Amino acid sequence: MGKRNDRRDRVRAAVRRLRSSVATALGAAENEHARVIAECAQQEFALRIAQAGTATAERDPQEIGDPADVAFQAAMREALADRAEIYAEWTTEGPGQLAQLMAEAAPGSAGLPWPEWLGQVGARESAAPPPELWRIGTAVVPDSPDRKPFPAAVPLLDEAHLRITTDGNADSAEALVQDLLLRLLSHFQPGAVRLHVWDVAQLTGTLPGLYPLTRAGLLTAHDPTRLDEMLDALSDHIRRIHTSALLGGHTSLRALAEEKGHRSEPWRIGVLFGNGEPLREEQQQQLQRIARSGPACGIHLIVVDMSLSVSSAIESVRLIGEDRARTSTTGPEAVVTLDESPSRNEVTKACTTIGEAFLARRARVRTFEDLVPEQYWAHSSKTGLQAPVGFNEGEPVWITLGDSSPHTLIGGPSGSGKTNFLFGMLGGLAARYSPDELELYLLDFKEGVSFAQFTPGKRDPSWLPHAQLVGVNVNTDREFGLALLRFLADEMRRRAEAAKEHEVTKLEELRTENPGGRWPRIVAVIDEFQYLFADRDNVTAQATALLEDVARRGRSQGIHLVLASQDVSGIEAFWGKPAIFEQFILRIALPKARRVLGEQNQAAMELPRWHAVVNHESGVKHGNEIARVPDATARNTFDALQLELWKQLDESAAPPRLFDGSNLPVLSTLDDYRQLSTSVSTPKALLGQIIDVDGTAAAVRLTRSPGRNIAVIGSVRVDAVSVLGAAALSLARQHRRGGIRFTVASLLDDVDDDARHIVDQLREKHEVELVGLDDIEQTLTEVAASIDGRTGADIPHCVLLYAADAAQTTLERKDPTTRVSGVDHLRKILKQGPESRVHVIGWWRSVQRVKNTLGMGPVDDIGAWVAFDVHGQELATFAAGQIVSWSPRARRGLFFDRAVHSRPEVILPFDLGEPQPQATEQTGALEEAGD
Ligand SMILES: Nc1ncnc2c1ncn2[C@@H]1O[C@H](COP(=O)(O)OP(=O)(O)OP(=O)(O)O)[C@@H](O)[C@H]1O
Repeated sequence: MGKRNDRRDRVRAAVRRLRSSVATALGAAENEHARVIAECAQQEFALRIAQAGTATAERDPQEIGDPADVAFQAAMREALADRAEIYAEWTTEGPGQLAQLMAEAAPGSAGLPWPEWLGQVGARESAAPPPELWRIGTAVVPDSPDRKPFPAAVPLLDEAHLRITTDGNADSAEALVQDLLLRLLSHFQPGAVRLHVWDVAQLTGTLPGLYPLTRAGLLTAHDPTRLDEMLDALSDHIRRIHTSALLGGHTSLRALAEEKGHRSEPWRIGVLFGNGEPLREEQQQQLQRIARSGPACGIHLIVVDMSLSVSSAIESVRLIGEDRARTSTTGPEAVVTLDESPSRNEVTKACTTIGEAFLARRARVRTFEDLVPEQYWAHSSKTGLQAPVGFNEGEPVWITLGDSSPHTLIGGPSGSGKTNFLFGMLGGLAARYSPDELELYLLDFKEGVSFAQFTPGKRDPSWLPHAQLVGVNVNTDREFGLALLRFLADEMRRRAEAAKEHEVTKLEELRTENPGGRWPRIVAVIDEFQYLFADRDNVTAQATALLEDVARRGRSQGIHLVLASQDVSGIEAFWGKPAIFEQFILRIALPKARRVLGEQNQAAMELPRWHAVVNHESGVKHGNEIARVPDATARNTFDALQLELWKQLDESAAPPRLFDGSNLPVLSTLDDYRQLSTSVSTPKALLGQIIDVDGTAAAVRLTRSPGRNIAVIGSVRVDAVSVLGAAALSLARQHRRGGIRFTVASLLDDVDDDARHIVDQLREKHEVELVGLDDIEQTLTEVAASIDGRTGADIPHCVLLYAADAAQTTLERKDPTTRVSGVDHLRKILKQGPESRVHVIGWWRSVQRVKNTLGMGPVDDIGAWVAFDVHGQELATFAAGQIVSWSPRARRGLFFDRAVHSRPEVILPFDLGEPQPQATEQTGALEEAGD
């Protein structure tokens, strides 16, 4: 029994255990089931929360589930935690960072609340880069855990257009536009921002607070029926800016302003209020075109309820009611609450102030000082040169010299202010570009010395640092103009070659390739340049050819011509050669200037005094810009600027070379004379100065070969003795003490002083024999005799004959025993002397008299000559038979050296100083070189 009971108990226990296990298993399954169900519910809620958005679920939990439901509560907790984690970085840093960025990107009226600036007139120059952002309101991201507000702004000037769409409530849009425009208008100096407003629905009444700007011309309200007018006006501005300010190759006004430090055009904002209806096809297309090319020209659009879609940047603001908006800058998540607007009264007052300030600014008298920037020499001439030359309604009018407008033609009758205009223009350029960026070559064919001011004078030691060469009183020395053109042509070639070496073609590219090189732009100014083409002669022909070359090819090598004239109509070189004229794209017409502008363009005829038409389009009417030109020649204008600029130079800077046609070059100060030294094997006789850009001396090398004698031909004593003196002094300077012998024959009473003056100086270092008419025959006999016995080791012997022909009769007498005359001796010296280092430098008073001396044979024994008052045709024999076209003129000689010249050239005799007072100084110069 006991056993059975025991077994039963064990069975029961086992069953109990089984039951308990089953119950446990069942309980666990139930629990698991409940857990899964709860989790499912939570996930269901999470899904719904995600679908509705955490913020909505937080706001309206009952829309998603039972707020008391633990699963919902859990799902909500998780969603909030996730959101907090996602936003963590933004929440801690985002709004602060944005506020900081805004302060930088939207300074002053661009970002500050209006009470801080409204009513004040902006002071910023338009040359400074505009603010990147313009504030419109305060944004929040409603879905963020901690809805910290941050400033909302839009880009505009030089950045983007703006498209606003309304919810049907036009008032908010108008307020938004008005507030934005006020920010723009108040930021810059009045005039820097101009408004064009069109409203499809209203004739007046749009933006009423801004209306005071209309009187000042800062706002133009366009009739609802005349949208075309506004679109045309904006298109015209774009076209004009492309053909004027952007001529220099810049892609935008902004790029130009960054490089040049000035902005010649205001920003123009076209504001268009539409009604959601599409525009006419052609209007829409024109609007799109403006939107496309406007920003480069400072033209931006703000369109309200109108479609606008172009590739250029457009920001959008979508108004969503209650002064709230979503914007493309802040993104769809943020809601912007627009800033509160100032009262109408405050807006009107502020706009009145701006308008009046603009009118006052326009009316103020602009002076030369306004042409000059605050900071000197801050600009680069790489892409071109720009400077203001006058003012239009108080705003500067600029000229551009660059690849697209390389050369300038300035016209105006006498007294109309051409010279003054040039001074203003040069002042503006010289102050902007350093001498390493700009070099000036200045030539004045007018009588008078206005350009002499650019060189150091007795009263004013300053000079214009950019000036390399200044030519004044050159109206009879047309060759000087030729020399300048020749120099420019050579420089042009030099630059072209350098460019080629760097495998480029233009100066601008060369400067990029060779940044260390010095490649300034060159501006060559020729006032009254018509003198250059005054006669139908060789000079005119050469000048025309050179001018054509420089005008055509100078543009790419940074060489710019500025030609001014009283009357260009008579200049055949221009009218007969359109290829030249067409290169002068920039035309400046002063009052009553004829033919400088296009035939149909009569603007110059109506110009008031001291005004100019500036035209960058070859004189075509629509290129006219009228400028009032300030006085640049009165005291304390250009002269004061020159002094300031001059002070910037260091001590090593050299003044420009002055060519003054009314003065003769002084031998003792001439570089070519000063640099003569005793180290040369073949000395050269300096005879005068060539008319060239460097002021080179006309020199004849006295080699040991036949014909190396020099004749001075002509009756003018001062000129002849100058040549003889200069030749002797320069030879003396190239020999050691006693290294050359001189025989000086003074054969006319009139030249005694001159000869003695030279002899005194020569005797400082050398052996000199001075003879007169009585001794000449004997002297020549001895010199002729000496030739036979001379060897190569003998020192050179120079025979100076002052008025050789005056001794002709004396010399013609034959020696009764030998039947040889003095003339025979002289001929022998001329023929055989040079090989033995005996050279004759003589003055004959006419061509015939030289021939008398030389006899019937050829004239080869005179290898070089200088003729003064002798007509060209008489000189043919001495110039290898070629026709010499030369009309004698005072103080100018014609120089020909058979050994080097193909045709004669004009020279100026030297100023050797007065015979008595200057003697010591001259001597000093000679001593210094020889010993
Ligand atoms: N913008 C100006 N404002 C005031 N005075 C001026 C202005 N332009 C020129 N003048 C004055 O008018 C006079 C003539 O000017 P300027 O010498 O420049 O004329 P021009 O056309 O070069 O004449 P010309 O060929 O006869 O020399 C000068 O006395 C000059 O000071």
